[in-house]
Amino acid sequence: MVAVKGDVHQRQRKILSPAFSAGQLRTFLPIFRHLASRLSQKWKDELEASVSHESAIINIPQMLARMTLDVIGETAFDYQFGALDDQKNELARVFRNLFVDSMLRPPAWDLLFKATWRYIPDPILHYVRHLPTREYSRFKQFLETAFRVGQDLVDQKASSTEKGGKDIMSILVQSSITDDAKKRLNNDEMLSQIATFLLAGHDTTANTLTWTLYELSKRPEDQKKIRDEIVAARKEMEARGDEDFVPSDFDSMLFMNAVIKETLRLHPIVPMLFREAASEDVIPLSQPIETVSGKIINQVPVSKGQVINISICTYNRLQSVWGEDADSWNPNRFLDDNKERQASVGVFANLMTFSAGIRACIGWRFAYVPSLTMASADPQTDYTRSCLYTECSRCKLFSRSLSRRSSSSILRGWTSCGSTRQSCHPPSKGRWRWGYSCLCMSRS
Ligand code: HEM
Repeated sequence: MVAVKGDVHQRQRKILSPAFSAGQLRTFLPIFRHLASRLSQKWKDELEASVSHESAIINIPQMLARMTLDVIGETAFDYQFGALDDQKNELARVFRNLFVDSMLRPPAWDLLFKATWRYIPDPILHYVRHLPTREYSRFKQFLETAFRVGQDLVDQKASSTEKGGKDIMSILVQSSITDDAKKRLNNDEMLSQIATFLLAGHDTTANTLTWTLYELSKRPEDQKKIRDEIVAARKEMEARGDEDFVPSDFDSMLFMNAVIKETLRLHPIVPMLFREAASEDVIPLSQPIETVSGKIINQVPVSKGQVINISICTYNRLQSVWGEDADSWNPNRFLDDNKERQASVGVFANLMTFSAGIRACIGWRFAYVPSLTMASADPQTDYTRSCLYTECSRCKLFSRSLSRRSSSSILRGWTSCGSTRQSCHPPSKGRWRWGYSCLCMSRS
């Protein structure tokens, strides 16, 4: 769905939309809560098992990615990947490091190729996965694994007796057997959706959660506010005689909602989008601007086929919209009543993070609700005081993107905070060396 255009996109989106409704999402709340509690318990166990019983080095981004993979497995495909428990899970393995080479400087031929690939016809572009670089072979491996696992999931669902569900897998299987061309997905389309949802549905959310914990790790006073809200909502829940939160409980946690919105604003996981103009058009401007030739214009002319770069992070940090502290993390901005400044954009919270319009993120509710349930799974334990990130001091790659062997061998002996180590780049002569600097502000 992410890659196709026009009528094909419209058909695919229409078929899958029912799986992302608010009503459908509510049925997944127990799964979100269960997996969040499992993760919380795992971290508690790691603390318990540590020498001091109160501090341990935990790879937070990796564990969150495993949890969100399990979430997408159970909710979308009614399948238990068991990634939280299984260190060798093959999907978790292909996802790990998927983008690590994409963040390094590509060779010159690849730069040229990427700059021109929109002019390459689709059938030829299809063979890009066979290009002999680590980046493309990682994607090839991911696609092969996702298609193989996806086919198993489809076969299992097709042979099950339960029919007519509104979850993603049921919808996919129904659409593969219908005779109605408008509601039909062929096998390749169906497996491609599975690969898309596996990727789009877990890594984005895991990274956003990691940023949330990172920001909170620097602010114990904000952690306390969240815990207080959760404890108050629990009291309400118990007074009602309920055993679990209902959606309105999450709505009542105003500060926690603001924290998640603020993280989505400051750290949008998709930082920019590209659009190609289908016809000649103009982009109207909210304020006139002066061009380099000194002309004042109110709109930008766009020619057919022109590619427009939409910078999500620029909009999300515009001072004219968010105020002078737009570059700082401040959840209170979502509690203050300064809405008059904000234009109404995007599908959620006036943010561009999930994009807008007919191609906006179909899974934004999927991303938002697990974040709420994750935070409320265990308000007592102070996980956010642990080290969350390590990054290479030169290329700013996070340890999550590095191979497990390298990261664990460094992490084992790594105790200090705020220190800068070597970079993961090779020195001009000599061997590659991996190095990290700790981004944790709260522990030292
Ligand atoms: C914090 C989490 C997430 C962020 C920031 C995010 C962001 C985005 C953005 C910006 C787009 C628009 C791409 C474009 O316009 O070309 C998009 C599209 C999409 N997202 Fe998400 N997403 C998130 C989570 C999810 C989840 C949980 C799912 C599925 C369960 C999902 C599935 C999709 C799909 C299928 C599309 C393509 C929609 C289309 O082209 O019609 N996303 N996402």
